[in-house]
Order: sequence, then C-alpha cells, then structure tokens
Amino acid sequence: MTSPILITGAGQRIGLALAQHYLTQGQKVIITYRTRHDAVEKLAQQGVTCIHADFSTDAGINEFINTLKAHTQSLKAVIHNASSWDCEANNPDHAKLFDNMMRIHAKTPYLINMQCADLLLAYQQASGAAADIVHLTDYVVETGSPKHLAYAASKGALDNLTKSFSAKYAPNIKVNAVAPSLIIFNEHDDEQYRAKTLKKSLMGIEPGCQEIINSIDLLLQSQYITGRSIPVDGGRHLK
Ligand SMILES: NC(=O)C1=CN([C@@H]2O[C@H](COP(=O)(O)OP(=O)(O)OC[C@H]3O[C@@H](n4cnc5c(N)ncnc54)[C@H](OP(=O)(O)O)[C@@H]3O)[C@@H](O)[C@H]2O)C=CC1
Ligand SMILES: Nc1nc2c(c(=O)[nH]1)N=C([C@H](O)[C@@H](O)CO)CN2
Repeated sequence: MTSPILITGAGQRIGLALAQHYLTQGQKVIITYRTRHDAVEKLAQQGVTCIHADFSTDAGINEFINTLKAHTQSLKAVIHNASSWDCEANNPDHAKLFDNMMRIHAKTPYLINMQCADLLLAYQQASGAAADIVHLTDYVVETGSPKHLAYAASKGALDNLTKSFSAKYAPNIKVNAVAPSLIIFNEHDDEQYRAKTLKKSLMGIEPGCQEIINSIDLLLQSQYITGRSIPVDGGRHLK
C-alpha cells in the first residue's frame, strides 16, 4: 500500500516546497489549495492529487474531509500547514478575526485529526510503522504577540492539541509540531521590516523552506518522538 502524505495549504511557499520535496522522493502526495496558483497546475501535472479546500467555514472543512476520503483509504502523514497570518491592525472586527484564526489554525487540524485517524491507522496496520501528524505552529506560542494576538492564541491552541492528540493516538500515530520564527519573507515585506526582523534572531538570516523540510523529515523518520515541538527559530529565544 503506497499511502500518500497530505499537506494542507500547499499552493505556495512552505507547503509547496514540502509537496515538491516529497514528490521528488517518489512519495504519493495529496495537497489542499484555496487559490489555484500556477504551481498547483504544475503539481497536478506531476501526479499530485490537488483538492480545493476553503477552511473559512465548518462546511468547507467537512466538505474537504469527505472529498479526502473519496480519494484515499490511508495516509502516511498529515502536515497541517494552511494558515493566515492576520493582525488586529488590519482586522477591526476582532470577534471575526478571532473566530477566523481559531478556525484555520485549531478547528481545521482538530476536525481533520478527529475524523481522519482511520486513514492514518490503515497506514500503520499495513506498514507496521507509526503514522504521523505534524502541526506547523509558530515561535510566538512561547511569547505571545502584541500585534497578532488572535493568531498567536490560535497557534497556542494548535500547540496544545499536539500534546492531546499525541496521548490520544499513541503508539500507532505520532503527533508533533514544528514552531518556526522567520523562515521566508513575504513579497510585500519592505527593507525596513526585513532588517528589523533579521535582527530578532541570533543567526540573523532568512533561512528558507529547507529548514522546515529538514525538521519534518526528522519527525517522519523517527519512530519514537511524539508530543513534542521542534523550534526552528535561529536562537530567537536567546536574543
Ligand atoms: N513563512 C514564515 O516565515 C513562517 C511560517 N510559519 C507557519 O508555517 C506555515 C507555512 O507558512 P507560509 O508558507 O508562509 O504560509 P502562507 O501564509 O503562504 O499560507 C499557506 C497557505 O495557507 C492557505 N490558506 C490560508 N487561509 C486558508 C483558508 N481559510 N482555507 C484554506 N487555505 C488557506 C493559503 O491559501 P491562498 O494561497 O489561497 O492564500 C496559503 O497558500 C504556516 O502555518 C505558518 O503560520 C510560522 C512562522 C514563520
Ligand atoms: N501563515 C503565515 N504565518 C506566518 C508568516 C507567514 O508569512 N504566513 N510569517 C511569519 C513571520 O515570518 C514571523 O515569523 C517573523 O516576523 C509568522 N507567521
């Protein structure tokens, strides 16, 4: 049984780099995308199962889960990558912002993990190896964020779900998190913001997606690590 790896929000940036990495390794890959970027077309041409999913409503989450189950009977891993880095300054309706952050960063992974565990168990029973769930959280789980309060709280909820799901699903499914700080800038980030951000870590670099790929590969290759969060933050906690 060649069980696929599911990566959510893989139409661009880190999720796309992950999809390309596992595709190159000959691994079956399923991705979700919200916007059909050109990169999604290319992934589809390369044999990746690309499922449209908008996790901004409960119905959208449930629709995706039903579509996923129509595409596969097993999963080697689920990588919860889909995310929206929204701030209070740009979202005056704070109640709506809070709901949106919690839905994309906590409710979506929660419902997928609750309703798709059977697919992960099918992989474990066929292979004898534990399946994997990986949550992409954020360094701000440790510190909070005065400019992204709802975002940070929702990533904190996802960090806590890592511990709960690890205990719930062990030993057949391992559940871990990767907690990045700066990995890649956004195109609209100006020079002042980039310079300020680079100074926040000891390493002082924009490391790129390979750092996340390396961290997730470590988790997928382990048969022992579970319930943990790998910080990928350039020593920001010591600055
Ligand atoms: N980039 C960085 O430096 C850092 C990243 N992280 C975390 O790493 C992960 C990947 O980061 P990055 O690649 O920058 O992520 P992006 O900001 O590029 O978002 C990834 C994808 O999530 C999708 N998405 C957003 N909202 C929804 C939704 N409601 N329904 C479905 N899909 C949605 C987006 O779709 P669309 O293409 O339609 O917009 C996008 O393609 C995220 O979890 C992020 O929080 C943490 C710290 C630093
Ligand atoms: N979904 C996203 N989450 C985050 C992003 C991003 O671009 N998309 N970027 C960051 C920053 O790089 C931050 O870690 C450093 O300023 C945080 N989360």
